[in-house]
Parts: sequence; C-alpha cells; structure tokens
Amino acid sequence: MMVKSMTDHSNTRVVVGMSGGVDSSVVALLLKQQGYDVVGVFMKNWDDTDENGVCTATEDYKDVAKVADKIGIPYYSINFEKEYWDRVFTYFLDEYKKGRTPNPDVICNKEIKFKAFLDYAMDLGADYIATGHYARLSHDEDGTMHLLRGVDSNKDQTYFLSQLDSATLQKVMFPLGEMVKPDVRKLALNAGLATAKKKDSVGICFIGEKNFKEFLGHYLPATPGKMMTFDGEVKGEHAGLMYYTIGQRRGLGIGGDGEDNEPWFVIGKDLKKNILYVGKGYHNPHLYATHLDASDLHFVTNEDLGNDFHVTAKFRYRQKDSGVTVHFNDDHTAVTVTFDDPVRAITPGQAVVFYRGEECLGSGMIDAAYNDERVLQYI
Ligand SMILES: Nc1ncnc2c1ncn2[C@@H]1O[C@H](COP(=O)(O)OP(=O)(O)OP(=O)(O)O)[C@@H](O)[C@H]1O
Repeated sequence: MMVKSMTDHSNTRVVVGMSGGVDSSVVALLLKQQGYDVVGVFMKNWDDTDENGVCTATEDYKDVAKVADKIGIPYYSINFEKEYWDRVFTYFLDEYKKGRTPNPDVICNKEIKFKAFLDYAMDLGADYIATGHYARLSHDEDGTMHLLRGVDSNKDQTYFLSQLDSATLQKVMFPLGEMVKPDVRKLALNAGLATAKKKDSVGICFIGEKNFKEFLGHYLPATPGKMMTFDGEVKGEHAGLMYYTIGQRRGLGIGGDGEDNEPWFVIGKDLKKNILYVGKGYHNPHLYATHLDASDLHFVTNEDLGNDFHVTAKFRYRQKDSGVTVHFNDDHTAVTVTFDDPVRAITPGQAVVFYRGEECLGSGMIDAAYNDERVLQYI
C-alpha cells in the first residue's frame, strides 16, 4: 500500500545507490513511498567474471532490476571500474606494499560513492543521493551537517563515512539511520522484494568470500622470510609480510608450545629486514599501545576543535570506543592520539575515527603505534 506523505516530494529527485542488497532495496522502497522522484543506480566497480563467465555484479544487477520493477522506479547501471581501480585499488595495493593493513571502504566512500557516484547522480538531475548506510545526519540552521551513529549499534557504519565533509553530506540521505536491521528485512519481506532474504555482503567488496592470500598474491609478489620473537628466537617462516596483521593469530602455523601452551600472535613487522615478529598470548604486552600517530586527516565537522581535545575513538570497525586525547601538530596535518588506557593491536593503515557522544567528528589514517616510546611496527 502506498503511504501518502504530508509533504509533496514529487519534485525532489533522489538517486539511490542500489547494490542489489536488501538495505538499498528498502531505501528505494521507503523514498518511493514518501513520494520522492526516485531513480535507482547500480555501480559496477569491479570485474569479477570467473572462468565460467559468471560475475556477481551481473547477478546483483538482476536483483536491482527486480526490486526497481516491483517498486516502480527507473534504474540504470554505471561503470566505475576505472575510477575504482585508480583511486581505491591502487591505494589498497600501495598500502600493502608499505606493510600496512588498509581500509578500502573508507576510501571507496570518499572517492567513489560520495564523489564519482554523487557527480553522476547530479548530472541525472538529482537533488540528493541516498544509500543504505546505517548512519544519521543532522544539520544546523546554517546548513552545516553533522554525521551521527546509526541507531542500530550492531550496524553503525559511520566508521566508513568518517572522511566525508559537511558540503558533501548536504546532498545525502541515509533513510535507514533510525532503523534496526531486523526491521529493514521485515519491510522488505512485507513488500515482497526479491532481496528480502539475501544474505549480507561480507568482507572487502572486491574480495568477497575469495581466499584473501590467493587474491593478494595475484597482484603483489610475496617475499617469504623469518618469523621470530623479539629475543631473536626463530619460530618459522612467514609467507610474505603483507599477509599478516598486527594481533593476528590464525595462519602462523606455530601452535602453542611450552608449559603455558599459549597461542602465538603477530606483534610486529620489520619491513626492511623482512622479519615477522611473533609473541605469545592474546594479552602480550607488546600488543598494547599507549599512543599513535595519524595523518591524512579529514573532519566532517567544520568546528574548530582546538589543538588538544578529549574525545572517544575507534581504531577499527568492530570495536568499542576508547577515551583518547588528540593533539594536533603545528600545521594541523597530523595528530598524536594518546589513549586513556592502553589499546591492543593498533594497526597502521586503518582509520582512527573520532566521536563525541553520538557524533562522528572525522578521522585520520594510522601511521604508527607506540608502547611508551617504543614503536610497535618498524616500517
Ligand atoms: N554496487 C553498488 N551500486 C550502487 N550502490 C551501492 C553499491 N554498493 C554499495 N552501494 C550503496 O552503499 C550502501 C552501503 O554499501 P555496503 O557495501 O556497506 O552495503 P550493505 O550494507 O551490504 O547494503 P546493501 O544491503 O544495500 O547491499 C548500500 O546500501 C548502497 O546504497
């Protein structure tokens, strides 16, 4: 049943980024029900055609078509493979070459979904774009935007949106920000959308469920080397530093030994010497950092935060916030972030995202983590 809305939105065109998943299907449904002039657009960012000619993008686009037909909206497909390769994938490989663990989704949002896609949508006459991200927006009287966590704390995606700016967000809608995922699925089921039961996407979009090691090995040469403790005891061989992340346990091929039988973890990398450092125990003290350096800063907020401020931060997506003090360097291009309590497994290449209560203030990219003055990764 069409729900008649109080305000007439029929002259407001919203281009919905439709991935063929349930979230963006429901976004299109809700906006159409609210009377907007809705257009669905599917982006093809990656060619994953396999040896049998099967490609997930083709399947996803078929789902977009089914949903768009059901809702009664026009839909298109746009190819951003080149933009994605140049602006996201190249960055992703460069980061691995530097021994870091990048977060391509943060860059994809900044460069593709909320830049290339936004520009394309504007050319289609859009007033706004909408996506199925779980995040909320609010604005001041002068139009300044604030990015807020999604109500569903399990799904909140502000971490990935933390490098967008206020001017961009003025052209964006996140219709699912006030909703929880189970209710989104229910809406899709009740409306008979083909994607209602489609499972959520996992991991990095272009890798999907493929074997990560195999995928990366296809693009970057791996140089095996020594796996050893900080005391110099050689424990085995690593397959190439890029395959390992600080704090990782799986895939080391060395079981717990000695009386304690505690498992081994990656505790450091030396890129110059091609050494992977390992240490015993989940709570190995070498894994705990007291502060970090970050650069490539982007703030959503236009507010002057001062040179030092106390906020909370996340150092990876699925993590609770920690209390931190942020200190800008002299020209405001980098920060030192000091933790209220030591934090485990800080990973260079990931984003450090700053929050004040519900508001996501912005983020930077982690360059190095320290345990007092000792650097935890030698790159
Ligand atoms: N290939 C695509 N084409 C168009 N829009 C996309 C595409 N991939 C993602 N998006 C947009 O970005 C949003 C967040 O992407 P993400 O990959 O996190 O999807 P998701 O949370 O699994 O959502 P969905 O269920 O819609 O796939 C999507 O809801 C959709 O609006």
